Amino acid sequence: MQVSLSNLGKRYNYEWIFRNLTYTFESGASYAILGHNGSGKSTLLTTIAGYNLHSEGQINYTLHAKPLSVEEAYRHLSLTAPYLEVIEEFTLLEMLAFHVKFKPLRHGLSPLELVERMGLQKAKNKFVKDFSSGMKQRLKLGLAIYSDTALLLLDEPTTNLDQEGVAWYQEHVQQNQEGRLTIVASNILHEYSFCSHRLQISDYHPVPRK
Ligand SMILES: Nc1ncnc2c1ncn2[C@@H]1O[C@H](COP(=O)(O)OP(=O)(O)OP(=O)(O)O)[C@@H](O)[C@H]1O
Repeated sequence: MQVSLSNLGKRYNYEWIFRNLTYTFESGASYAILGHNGSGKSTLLTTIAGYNLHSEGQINYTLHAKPLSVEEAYRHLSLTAPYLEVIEEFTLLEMLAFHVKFKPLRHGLSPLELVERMGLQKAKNKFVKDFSSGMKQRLKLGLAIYSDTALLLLDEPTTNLDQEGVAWYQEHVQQNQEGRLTIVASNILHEYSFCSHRLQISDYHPVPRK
């Protein structure tokens, strides 16, 4: 998928978070949105996802050379972020069975095969509410990375992961970049080191009036 932003701006109440953002995310490439805490990375990522309305400008989505509306684009994207929740009342296998009804998995993977890829075999019948924070993060990442989507959006992907979890993330996100657009919002190098393009959100901060 290609995502083109033209003169995009977002404000909350009277505060502009970014303005005049013109940028094209090309299909098949990986991008990092960089910036300090509170600079607007999550706001931009959720705006691209269509979860957050922009205040000015335009976002255009294109898939296989055909324009998509934001409602159509939504079906072709997967997003993971610290503020998104998984369904705690399900066991892991129930959660995956529910998820694949809406978003099938890449390479025709079955839920059980995804459990293996996530390294969560021992927890397949455990309730998600009883997962550790790192296990929940691995589940959220596994669902996003392995959904068969053309646009993968990752916000602070290694939150709650230990060193082994970070290595797992790096391996799996890189193995699953082919044929899709990946955008990572982060300020931690190990989360975005594989990204060949970098966008500094502060370049689009409005200049304060003197
Ligand atoms: N719903 C909201 N209403 C008002 N202001 C908001 C809202 N969401 C975010 N903001 C403000 O927008 C700015 C950018 O926040 P955002 O979460 O996008 O930054 P970030 O770069 O992702 O930060 P972090 O690295 O800390 O996650 C902050 O000043 C924040 O307070």
